[in-house]
Amino acid sequence: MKYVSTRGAAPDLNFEEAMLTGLARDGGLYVPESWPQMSTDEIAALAGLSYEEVAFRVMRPFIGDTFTDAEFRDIIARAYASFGHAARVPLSQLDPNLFLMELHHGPTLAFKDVAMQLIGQMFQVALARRGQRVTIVGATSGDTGSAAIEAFRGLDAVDVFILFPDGRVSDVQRRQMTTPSEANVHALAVKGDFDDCQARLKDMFNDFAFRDAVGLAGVNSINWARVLAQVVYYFTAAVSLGAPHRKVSFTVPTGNFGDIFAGYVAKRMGLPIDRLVIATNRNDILHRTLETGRYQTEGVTPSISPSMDIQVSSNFERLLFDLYDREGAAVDQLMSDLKNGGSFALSQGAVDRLREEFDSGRADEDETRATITRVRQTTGQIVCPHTAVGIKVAADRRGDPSVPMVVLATAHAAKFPDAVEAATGLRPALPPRMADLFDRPERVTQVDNDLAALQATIREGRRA
Ligand SMILES: Cc1ncc(COP(=O)(O)O)c(C=O)c1O
Ligand SMILES: N[C@@H](CCOP(=O)(O)O)C(=O)O
Repeated sequence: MKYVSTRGAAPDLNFEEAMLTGLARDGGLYVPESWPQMSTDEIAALAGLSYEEVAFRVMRPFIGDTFTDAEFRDIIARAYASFGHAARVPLSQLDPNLFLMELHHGPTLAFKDVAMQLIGQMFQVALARRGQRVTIVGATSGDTGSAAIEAFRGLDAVDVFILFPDGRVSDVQRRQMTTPSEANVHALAVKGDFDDCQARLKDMFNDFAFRDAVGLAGVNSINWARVLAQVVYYFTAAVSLGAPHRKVSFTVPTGNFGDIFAGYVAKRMGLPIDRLVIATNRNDILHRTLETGRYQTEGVTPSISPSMDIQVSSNFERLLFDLYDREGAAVDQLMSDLKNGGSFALSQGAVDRLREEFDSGRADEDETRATITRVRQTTGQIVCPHTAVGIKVAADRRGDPSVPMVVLATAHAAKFPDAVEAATGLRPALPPRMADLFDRPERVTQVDNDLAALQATIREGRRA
């Protein structure tokens, strides 16, 4: 399997190279040169298998000869051993045909663990084989950062620097990033929003001298391996609800477009997905794009679902590549319009295809709070604000009521206790292993939203 850049001007890579490279050198994102197919029989055969075995079968065609089968099975087993549920990603039921996919049973209580725990294991094997060290720099609106730190803390071959928007993540998220004491972990509080953090990260990748000098690697969803790991749970959920003999729909709380793009990949591989619904909070650029055909940034507004406070949705570029028949030059032009003018217009053909593949909706702050309250009253479940955005939009965009709708429950309510308490009167508790999170000392470096200042902090903080 070869990987190609969405902007068409970077060298093709194999899986291992794409994973360790992160952003392509032409500024694009790596995608497989074609979508591997799973037949109806192969999908039917996934029923009853462990999460780990489904993960192996779904991801195997993408990794080429990077790992032997035995190595890859071992990597998968180690990755999910830390999950607090035997099913790893179980489903629960909200009403007869509405389900939650519980993605928060990993070590940091958000869906990011599903991919990050796997990537941590894959990096360790690949770096040891190459005798290589890397500097991982990540941008986070709260969850990617804590998951990355958890996956890479204490490793000799890796230094980790996480850029988060100062004052715009929950206290639990911040403390998950600032309390690990390992010398290879650095939490950087940036004066700006998530889009600023992600833009500076991309600037670092585009500064080849810096990139090569520090051995820069990325574990945001710009890294294809992140998206790949997230494809798996669309298969486990759909098969447990009757696929491939029955269609299933998904509603996905969306920010950087990585998680829902993974659903799109599952559909391209042959999984019978009926509707893929984009659910946004008040930062609703993706919903507006579906409505108007114009991708128009407006600045990020803080919300009670802070992990989705994003306007520049990185992985939308991967979708554009398909919508424009894999013409890298066309994607390059749109991305240059976005960088220079803050917006781009989709062609009519691209809008039509976008609307064929996706549906969308938004939930404002009151609707999100009201959904948390209602779900608690009607089902007894306590959901996080991001999940509540998904549930609200799923109710608006239900479609055929006989098709099961799965909402991705992307984080545990205890990561956002203030918002949940305001809506339910109940303060969700952290699991016992994190009970002392608020007693642990914090270690954080404040940095301006400035490329040179960030690069200097990273150069100084790296171990040689
Ligand atoms: C809890 C939570 N829900 C939803 C999202 C949105 O996911 P994505 O960025 O893959 O669209 C994120 C982060 O982005 C998140 O942390
Ligand atoms: N919501 C994310 C934002 C970064 O997204 P990623 O999937 O590209 O890593 C976060 O919690 O940091």
